[in-house]
Amino acid sequence: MEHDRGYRLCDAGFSYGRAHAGLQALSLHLAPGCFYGLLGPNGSGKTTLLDLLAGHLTPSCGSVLLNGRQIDHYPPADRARLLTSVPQSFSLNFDYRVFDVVLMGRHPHIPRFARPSRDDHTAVEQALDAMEIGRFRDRSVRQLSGGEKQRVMIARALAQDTDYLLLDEVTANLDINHALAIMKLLARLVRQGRTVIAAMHDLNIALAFCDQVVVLKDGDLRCYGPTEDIVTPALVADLYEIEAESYRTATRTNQISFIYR
Ligand SMILES: Nc1ncnc2c1ncn2[C@@H]1O[C@H](COP(=O)(O)OP(=O)(O)OP(=O)(O)O)[C@@H](O)[C@H]1O
Repeated sequence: MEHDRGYRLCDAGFSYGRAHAGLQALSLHLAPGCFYGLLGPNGSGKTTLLDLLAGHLTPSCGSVLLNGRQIDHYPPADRARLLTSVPQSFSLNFDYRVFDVVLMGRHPHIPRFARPSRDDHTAVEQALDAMEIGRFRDRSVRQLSGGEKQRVMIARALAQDTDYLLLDEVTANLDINHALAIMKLLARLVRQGRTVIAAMHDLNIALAFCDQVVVLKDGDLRCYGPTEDIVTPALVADLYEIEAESYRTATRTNQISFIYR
C-alpha cells in the first residue's frame, strides 16, 4: 500500500548489552523520495540507527519495517536489490581491482552462475564516472588513498542501483570538491525518487542538501523535521554547547557559523 512505503520504526531500539545502550526505543516514519540527514554528537546512535535500517542489527525491541515488511524478513538478495549501505569505516585489504570492487555492487542483480551482463558493465562504468575513479579502474584498492577508497565504496553502492541508500559519514574523508560533488549526486538521485539517509556531522552540508533531519542525542531521538526548522543556533547549543549564529547565503541557503571565544 502507498502509505506503507518508506521506513517505519515502531518503538524500535537496540542495546549492545546491559552496559551499552545503543539506541532507545523510537518511532519514526521516513518517507520515500526524501533526503534525510542523521545528525547528533559522537556516540549519539547514528550508526546504530543506520544498522537497524540496513538490517545489519536486529532491534532489541520494537520493529523496523521497509515498504510494510519487517526488514529482517526480506531474503538477503531481495534486500540487496532494495537498499545499499556505505559504512563509516571498512577495510579493503585484499588486492582487488577497483573495477571488481565496484562490480560487487552488481551481485544482487546477477543470476546465480551467470556472468555480468552488458547492463552490469554499464552500471559499473557509470558509477566509476560519477565518482571520478575511472582512471584507477585497474589499480588495486590497497594502493588508494583513504578518500579514493571511500569513493570506490560509494561507487559500489551506486552500481547496486537501489531505491534506498544508507550512508554513514561518507564525505568525512573527502576534500570539499569531492564532498560537494557527492552530495549533489545524492540530491539528484533523490529528485529521481530514491531515498537517501545519511549520517553526517557537517551541519552546513545538511542545511544545503537535506530535506529533513533526524537528530539523536545520547541514544535518544531528540527531534526531527525540515532541516531549516531544526538546524538552528538553538540546536547547536543543545547538542554541542557551542554558540552559533545562522545566516543566509546569496543562494538562499541557511548556514551556521560557530562563534569562537
Ligand atoms: N559494538 C558495540 N559494542 C558496545 N557498544 C557500542 C558498540 N557500537 C556502538 N556502541 C555504543 O553505542 C552508542 C551509539 O554508538 P553509535 O556508533 O551508533 O554512535 P554514532 O552517533 O554513530 O557516533 P559517531 O558520530 O562517533 O560515529 C555509543 O555509546 C557507543 O559507545
